[in-house]
Amino acid sequence: MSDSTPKADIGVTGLAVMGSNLARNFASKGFVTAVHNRSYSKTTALIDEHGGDGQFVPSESAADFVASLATPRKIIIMVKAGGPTDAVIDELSELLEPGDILIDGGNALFEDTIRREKAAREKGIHFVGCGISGGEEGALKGPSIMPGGSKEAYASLGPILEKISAHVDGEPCCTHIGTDGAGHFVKMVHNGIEYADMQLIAEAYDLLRRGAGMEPAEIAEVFAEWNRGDLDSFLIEITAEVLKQVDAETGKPFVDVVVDAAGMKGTGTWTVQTALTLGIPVTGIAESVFARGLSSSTKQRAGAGNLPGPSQPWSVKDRDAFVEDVRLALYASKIVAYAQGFDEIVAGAAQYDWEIDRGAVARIWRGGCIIRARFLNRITEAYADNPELASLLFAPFFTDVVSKGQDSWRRVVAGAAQSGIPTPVFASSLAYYDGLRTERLPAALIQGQRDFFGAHTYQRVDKEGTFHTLWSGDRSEIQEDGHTPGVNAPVKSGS
Ligand SMILES: NC(=O)C1=CN([C@@H]2O[C@H](COP(=O)(O)OP(=O)(O)OC[C@H]3O[C@@H](n4cnc5c(N)ncnc54)[C@H](OP(=O)(O)O)[C@@H]3O)[C@@H](O)[C@H]2O)C=CC1
Ligand SMILES: O=C(CO)[C@H](O)[C@H](O)COP(=O)(O)O
Repeated sequence: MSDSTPKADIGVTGLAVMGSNLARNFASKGFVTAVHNRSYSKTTALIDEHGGDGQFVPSESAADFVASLATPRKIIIMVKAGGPTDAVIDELSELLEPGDILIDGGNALFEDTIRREKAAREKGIHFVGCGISGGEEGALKGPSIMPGGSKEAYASLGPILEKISAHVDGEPCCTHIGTDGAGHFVKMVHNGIEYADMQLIAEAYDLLRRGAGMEPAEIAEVFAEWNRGDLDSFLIEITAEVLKQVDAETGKPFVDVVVDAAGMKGTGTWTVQTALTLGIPVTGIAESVFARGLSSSTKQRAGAGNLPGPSQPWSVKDRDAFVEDVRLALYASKIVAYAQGFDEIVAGAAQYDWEIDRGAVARIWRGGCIIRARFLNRITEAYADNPELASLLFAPFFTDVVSKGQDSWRRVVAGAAQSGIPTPVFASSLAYYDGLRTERLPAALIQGQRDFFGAHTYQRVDKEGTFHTLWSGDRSEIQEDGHTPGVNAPVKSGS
């Protein structure tokens, strides 16, 4: 770095797909951008190929990288989550000064972020766990950004992040989510919803293909058409593109030459594990994680031929009506996935003492991220109308969509079950909806069973208190004095 090189406004370390594109995004918006990577070859490649995008300050060593930044320094870490992130934090922490801001833009587990923020705070360093969504292209052209950390850190960092984020209706897709791990928590739930949405789209494709006998190219047209209506979203749009693709080598549809085993890096699993701990039923997200697991269960799937299916194949008589049924079932199930995801955010905020504005979260997911969709505007409106909304499904707009679509939803799920086409997220979402609208659930019987075998006690519908029946005695009822946890009480570790 020569003496005339200005100090950098922001630094990025970790220059794989996400980091290099984010760095280019910063530089192209006029920020002097310091860049660094463990292997220097990625840094030189970035400067060689894209040095013209703006003003970059490359460094080979972490010490030079830190020295190249204006104070208070702002550094975004874009490396593999887990151990690599800790290694980079440890190295940089030795070089930083109180007041500097260290931002982790990777897909970190929010509990790691809480731990890292606390450790950094003890050294006077601001640590911002920051969810970033949008993949490679979003990082370059404008992602959706979910920063946690202190308000103080956001005051100086926020304007820079807002400038490089996606914008919808002139508003940045970036807002301060809450303290310590809040940003990564919300990004985790975003990814859980992403899993459910992708699985729902895959189920819709399977129904159209195997139920209605349509070819991938025809289904691509259907998705392209759906993308012009209520289902307008990034994932529907790219699905049409993937289904249109023809394999150059074989001339077959691309989707037919790809192994049917879906991978995952862990954020969907974290969403479900966390939801289980918080006692929140994220059934659609959970089924989507399990569906990826089943697709990759090679040993079990090798026995596919041994398991007989239904005697009658599905015959769809009116293809257009069926396509419309699947569209409405997809829309309703998708709303359930979002409703469950937002319930998890509310529970997480209560558990970790974060003030998370659900309407603002929906607003910053409208652009840049993988789950961006037209209907997110409606979610923002729903929370603006009623900030205490107990479930998104109770917002009049969504109640209306789901109730208008429910006959289609039921036909699709029933038809799929009868014909042996697995639709775990369509079916579980419908079951969740029916569970929510059922005034009296069979859980009373479960309470009776629990009390029978374990004296776990129960409450009565007609009077206050906690009761136990003397099942192995004279079966009379006694009133207990002790406290009984609520059915949805968070599971405490070790209990
Ligand atoms: N890819 C995507 O679409 C998205 C990714 N993310 C998250 O962003 C982060 C970056 O993702 P991506 O760009 O795909 O890159 P990768 O997750 O593939 O990580 C590669 C980068 O990590 C660096 N790295 C690995 N181990 C270490 C270590 N021990 N010390 C220092 N650096 C290390 C590599 O350096 P080197 O070149 O020296 O090997 C390289 O720069 C990840 O946390 C990911 O989960 C978030 C949203 C979307
Ligand atoms: O964070 C992302 C988008 O927002 C990544 O694309 C996501 O990590 C992909 O997850 P997986 O590999 O588990 O499907």
